[in-house]
Amino acid sequence: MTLLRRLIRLLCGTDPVLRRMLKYWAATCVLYVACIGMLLVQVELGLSNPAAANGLIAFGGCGAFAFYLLIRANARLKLEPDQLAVAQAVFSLVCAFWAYAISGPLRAAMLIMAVVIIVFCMFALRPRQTLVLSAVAIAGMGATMWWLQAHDPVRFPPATEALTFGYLAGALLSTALLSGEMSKLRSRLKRQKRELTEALETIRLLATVDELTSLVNRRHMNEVLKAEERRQAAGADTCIALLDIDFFKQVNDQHGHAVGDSVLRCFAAAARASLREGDVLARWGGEEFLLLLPDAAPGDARAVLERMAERVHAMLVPGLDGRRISFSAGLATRRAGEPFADAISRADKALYQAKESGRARIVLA
Ligand SMILES: Nc1nc2c(ncn2[C@@H]2O[C@H](COP(=O)(O)OP(=O)(O)OP(=O)(O)O)[C@@H](O)[C@H]2O)c(=O)[nH]1
Repeated sequence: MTLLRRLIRLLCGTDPVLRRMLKYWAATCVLYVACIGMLLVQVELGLSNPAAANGLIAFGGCGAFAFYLLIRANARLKLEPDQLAVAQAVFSLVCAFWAYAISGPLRAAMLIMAVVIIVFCMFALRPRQTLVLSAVAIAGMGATMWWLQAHDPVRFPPATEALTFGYLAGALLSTALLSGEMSKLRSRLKRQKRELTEALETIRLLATVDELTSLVNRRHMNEVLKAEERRQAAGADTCIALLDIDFFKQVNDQHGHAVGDSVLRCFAAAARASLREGDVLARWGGEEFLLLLPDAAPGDARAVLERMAERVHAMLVPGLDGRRISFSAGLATRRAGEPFADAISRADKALYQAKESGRARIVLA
């Protein structure tokens, strides 16, 4: 890991939610830095009082640092992201009121900051919160203007302040309404994204998993086999087995289709419990299953099938009145470079022999 990456990890952590919150915080800081730069120019040009400007710069800097700490500590504090955003917005508004009071003839430009703060809120707040915050901005700026014209009517003529306030209130209200609309749009997009993710997950499940047995379905198994054909290392054995439940038609006829379905489910669970991690069992069709045993010698594969047969024989299926289930299997070792389709075809012939010679047995192709 490079030094820069380590530093970013140290400062921003690894949690994506935390990183997103810090990204907004950093965007606010860029704005603070730009404002501080312009405030220093104002002081340089004699348009603002240096002591008051320094006070505001220190207040803004400490506040920004405090918010960084607050966001980093939020894993323990568990504040909602919108609570933090409201606190940050209120703090920024106080800075804007202060900047207005000390910016002399440039003060009207500071009102833009109040509007920008409300625009920022559309990314983090609900419409109602944005409206309340706009009301706070109007009230706060109104109080600042009233205080200034009451204490220094020469520099802050009451009529000018009143008109400026009118313009600001109009701008803030319309921005708040637009931000509210944007917040609604954002919520709708978020909901649609969540629904889309869920729908994609359902489609992925439907495309890969057999609904009845929860095993891999035939379509997905074909993909697994293609991937296995590409992966297989030279010299490593791979076995493939076709399994077919014996007398399944009788089960359906004598106990009903629902019990037949239960047999398929129980068989799948029992068979899967006998497998290693890398083995794949798929429902190939009706009551037929295909088992892929990568890197397994025929002797090992036979042992797996025998263990599976014992488990299947031991299982008690509800509604089957104690009747035991067995299966027949055709087992084939895939030859080097042989397409799986050919190995499956040999396994199928071996399965036919297993059925012909009395069922409940494993025949090697
Ligand atoms: N309950 C249930 N039955 C199914 C399903 N899919 C296929 N079947 C039934 O499985 C039965 C398969 O019958 P056969 O192919 O004659 O096989 P079998 O009775 O097991 O005979 P052998 O394989 O020769 O031992 C048919 O009756 C199908 O209707 C399913 O999803 N649920």
